[in-house]
Amino acid sequence: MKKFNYREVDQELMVPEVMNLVSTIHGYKGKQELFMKAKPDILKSMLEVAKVQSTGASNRIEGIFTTDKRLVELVSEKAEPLNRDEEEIAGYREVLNTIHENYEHIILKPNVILQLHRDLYSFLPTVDGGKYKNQDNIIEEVDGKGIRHIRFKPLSAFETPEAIERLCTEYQEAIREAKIDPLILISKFVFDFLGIHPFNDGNGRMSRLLTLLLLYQKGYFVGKYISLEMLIENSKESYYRTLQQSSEGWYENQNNYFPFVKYYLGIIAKAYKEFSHRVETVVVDKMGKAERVKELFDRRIGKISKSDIANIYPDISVTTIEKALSDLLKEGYIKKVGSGRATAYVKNED
Ligand SMILES: Nc1ncnc2c1ncn2[C@@H]1O[C@H](COP(=O)(O)OP(=O)(O)OP(=O)(O)O)[C@@H](O)[C@H]1O
Repeated sequence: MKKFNYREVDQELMVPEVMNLVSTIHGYKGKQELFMKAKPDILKSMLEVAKVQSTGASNRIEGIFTTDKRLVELVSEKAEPLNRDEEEIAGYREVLNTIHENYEHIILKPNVILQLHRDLYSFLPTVDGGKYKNQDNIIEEVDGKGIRHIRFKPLSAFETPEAIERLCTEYQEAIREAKIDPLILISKFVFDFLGIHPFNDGNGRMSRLLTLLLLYQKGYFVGKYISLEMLIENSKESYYRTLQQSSEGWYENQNNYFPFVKYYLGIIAKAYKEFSHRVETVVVDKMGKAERVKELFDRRIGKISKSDIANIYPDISVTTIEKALSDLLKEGYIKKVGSGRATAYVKNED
């Protein structure tokens, strides 16, 4: 029987490549508060753009298309869907909005997953959303010549309801135990969800929507402002390759989560990097001069001299920089290194 073991450490994941990504993302999460203090109008526009990009990308990955103009209109609810693809797109928008607005109140359990799937198909009268698959399915790839190849054979329809139940319980218990980092648990959950492939249709999109839900629930909000789905679309080859690598031996509980977990964490880290890049200048503009000097020590590794600061911030006078440095020294936030012309300062990590 397929097992979901989320409460024991997977040795293949306890490696520097994964640990470094986890700690990079933790670092960004610590700064997230600062990012989110950026001008509300800028964050609002990033959120609107990310919603359009996420909806467009997640559907395009599955071969569902519309024009850029129609996509914007559908996401902003200024147009009604006109065909099947647009109905699928409108459904994605609905679930994405539900997750953005209600993530705190949504409990990960089978009924909730079914409800979200029902909403994904709320614009398609002919599709029975909100029901598990009624026949076994396969994940296929169509090559350049139109020939179909099997990527993966998911769990049978018969085993699906019970497997989803166990997967949700195991994830929740592991989160409660707090022994294993949620970022790892989330990546594993998404992977196993895809292995089960619980629906006749909509599995890929549901996996990406659940990714956002679980990340928001653990305080990782980057997906609201930078589209994770678009980063996945832009690295589709690695996405499919790592899914393939991690799925070998999945039935026999012998699969190696490492390729997919590393890929997924890489996407989250990349999104945070982009987020920090985009809001950094905005945040810095809003801060007082002394705060900007202090923030430099959070952002830069190594020593910083008075003239470095003056070069970075030509609008701050030398007297103000000296005053800020002396206050930071008094607080113990920074330390002085060197003397005379070589005097510089480093963040006090003690
Ligand atoms: N080897 C694999 N192992 C597990 N999952 C995979 C593998 N290869 C691809 N996938 C996942 O399966 C999804 C596509 O599955 P499928 O073609 O069955 O689409 P679907 O269920 O119709 O979902 P949607 O309607 O959202 O496309 C991909 O988006 C990817 O997330």
